[in-house]
Amino acid sequence: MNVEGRDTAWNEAVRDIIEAGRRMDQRGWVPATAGNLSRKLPDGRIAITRSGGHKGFLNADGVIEIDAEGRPLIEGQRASAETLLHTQLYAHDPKIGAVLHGHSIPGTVLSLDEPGPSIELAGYELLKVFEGQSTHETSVSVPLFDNDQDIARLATVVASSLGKMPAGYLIRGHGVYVWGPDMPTALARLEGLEFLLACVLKRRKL
Ligand SMILES: CSC[C@@H](O)[C@@H](O)C(=O)COP(=O)(O)O
Ligand SMILES: [Zn+2]
Repeated sequence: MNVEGRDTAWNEAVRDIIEAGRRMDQRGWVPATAGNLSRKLPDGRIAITRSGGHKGFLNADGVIEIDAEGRPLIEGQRASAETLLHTQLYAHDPKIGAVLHGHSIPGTVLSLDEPGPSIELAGYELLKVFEGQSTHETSVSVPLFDNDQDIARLATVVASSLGKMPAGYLIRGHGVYVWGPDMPTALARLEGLEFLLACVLKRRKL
């Protein structure tokens, strides 16, 4: 799905976002209009989903360009309400090339029921999908931040953990944020994290 007048790199980023949105929808991670997706281009441009649409039925018009501070390049366009949570990751680490946010049932339920500041994932083979992990004989901590409708304020809370979150993070009663150097890696990490959260939830119910 090429946008007329846009270059190949832009069209590839849009295609990545549309396909990832479909995948997340197939897995039940973007109900209603939940979730947002972004991709950084090699030249630094950032493509992100518009606010409000269904992320499983995106088309090229559902993806817009923002600057590094999260401002849409075209005035009047409305980028994701959670744009600042994406741009802070790109600003923190230039190696990050894609950011995904979804609202799964395990992520929502676990994060609401867990009173502590994190969810610990230990002993799972699938931990190896996360950056820097090479064995199941380890524990990875997924920070849990309280939800806040003021995204700028939430971003300042998340900021203190940047660089210390190999598996991404959870927002209480809300969902997960996961990222990677490219869209396939970000998707694999999201899939891994969702699988592990589902395992934790299942074990707590036993
Ligand atoms: C359907 S409510 C979900 C929103 O409040 C928000 O959390 C979300 O994930 C999607 O917001 P959006 O502005 O479309 O990127
Ligand atoms: Zn959300």
